[in-house]
Amino acid sequence: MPESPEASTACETVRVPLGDRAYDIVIAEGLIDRLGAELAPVLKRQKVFIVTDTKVAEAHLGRALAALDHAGITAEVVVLPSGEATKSYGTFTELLDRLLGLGAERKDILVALGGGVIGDITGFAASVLRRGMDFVQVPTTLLAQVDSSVGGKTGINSPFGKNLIGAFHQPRKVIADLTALDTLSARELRAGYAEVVKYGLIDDLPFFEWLEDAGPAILAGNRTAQARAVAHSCAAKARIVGEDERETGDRRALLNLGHTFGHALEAECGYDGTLLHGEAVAIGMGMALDASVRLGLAPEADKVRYLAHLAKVGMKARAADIGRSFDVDKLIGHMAQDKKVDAGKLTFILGPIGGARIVQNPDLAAIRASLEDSLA
Ligand SMILES: NC(=O)c1ccc[n+]([C@@H]2O[C@H](COP(=O)([O-])OP(=O)(O)OC[C@H]3O[C@@H](n4cnc5c(N)ncnc54)[C@H](O)[C@@H]3O)[C@@H](O)[C@H]2O)c1
Ligand SMILES: O=C(O)C(=O)C[C@@H](O)[C@H](O)[C@H](O)COP(=O)(O)O
Ligand SMILES: [Zn+2]
Repeated sequence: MPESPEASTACETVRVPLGDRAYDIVIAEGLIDRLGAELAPVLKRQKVFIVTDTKVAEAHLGRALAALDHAGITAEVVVLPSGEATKSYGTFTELLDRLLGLGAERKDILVALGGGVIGDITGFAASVLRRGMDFVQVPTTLLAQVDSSVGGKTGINSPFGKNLIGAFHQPRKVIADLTALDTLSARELRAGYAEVVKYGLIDDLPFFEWLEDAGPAILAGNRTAQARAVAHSCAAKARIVGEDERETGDRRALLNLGHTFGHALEAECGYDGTLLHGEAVAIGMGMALDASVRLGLAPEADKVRYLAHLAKVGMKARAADIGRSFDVDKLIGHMAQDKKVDAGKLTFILGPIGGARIVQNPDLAAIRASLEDSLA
């Protein structure tokens, strides 16, 4: 088991292999305090446009600005409201106008300083502003460091569903400062942890076994364990994105494990903060394992094992525990908007722990039963 939370970590670099759009993910403590030096290799001019949210601005904007000033880089800043509701049409158009009003030119660069919400909306803005600008991800949540900052999926939500308006637009660099995790709430840290577990469930049983042991340490702030979890997750995501950047093959959809269910729960909650994305994914992965058992694609023991791990790290495993009711037909209605739908047929990521695969058009009775079971 890793040492004390104070232990410092070396800098890790993971490369996302995308030909002439390849980029580095750098992972270390204190990178926000060296932001100018980290950004320098990808800047075309000594100016950046930082997009952040209210909570991140309070905790980390000061040190980011000090580091840029130290490096002689000027910064314009747009601060958006914190929370999932920010990934909306209204905030998106406001962001575009604010950036245009501040004079952002095509050769300027946007810096997304925040969690997945800021990363997704800023990346989408970068993809359309002046027909495409560069952007850099500076992820400040566990979820953003292990998942959303990597791979170039950007976008906003619609009342019809999650991330339904967006673009693939890769960042020029990802700068993950592990010290940012220290100011995250315990709830947000746990939500991000769900996406870490996802990599184990997809195709990495040894990683899941390690998490069964190290999960509590990661959530308790043990830096060595956090560093290993972030670097391992980024390496897994970089590999899959490198193989299937735009989810046109049979690889990237695996990263959607638990999301068909989870996104339906989030959409039904109206992005009001009742259910965080990672919390929805944790419950959705339980539903996927339950459906896999019903369809003969996974042993019951795997579902029991996953639920035991969620209990060990204090995460809710069932939709019934959220504190609000759901209508199964409405959830299935949301699933019909999922981006994996093909000719009207639903697609799910199913299978045993470490053996996920894409299953098109499974028996809907099993899916419905998994939803009903989780809601009972
Ligand atoms: N693009 C992708 O590949 C991808 C992958 C996974 C998730 N996502 C998206 O990411 C979003 C969820 O991201 P998230 O969980 O990071 O949510 P988030 O961006 O809303 O951040 C969570 C909360 O923590 C606060 N916060 C962020 N960093 C902080 C810090 N260091 N200290 C204190 N508070 C901090 C934020 O203000 C917010 O209130 C969802 O919209 C999801 O759809 C995208
Ligand atoms: O990067 C991917 O690919 C993922 O599926 C990662 C997911 O964790 C993430 O939530 C993603 O935004 C979901 O993608 P979507 O295409 O279903 O919106
Ligand atoms: Zn996700």
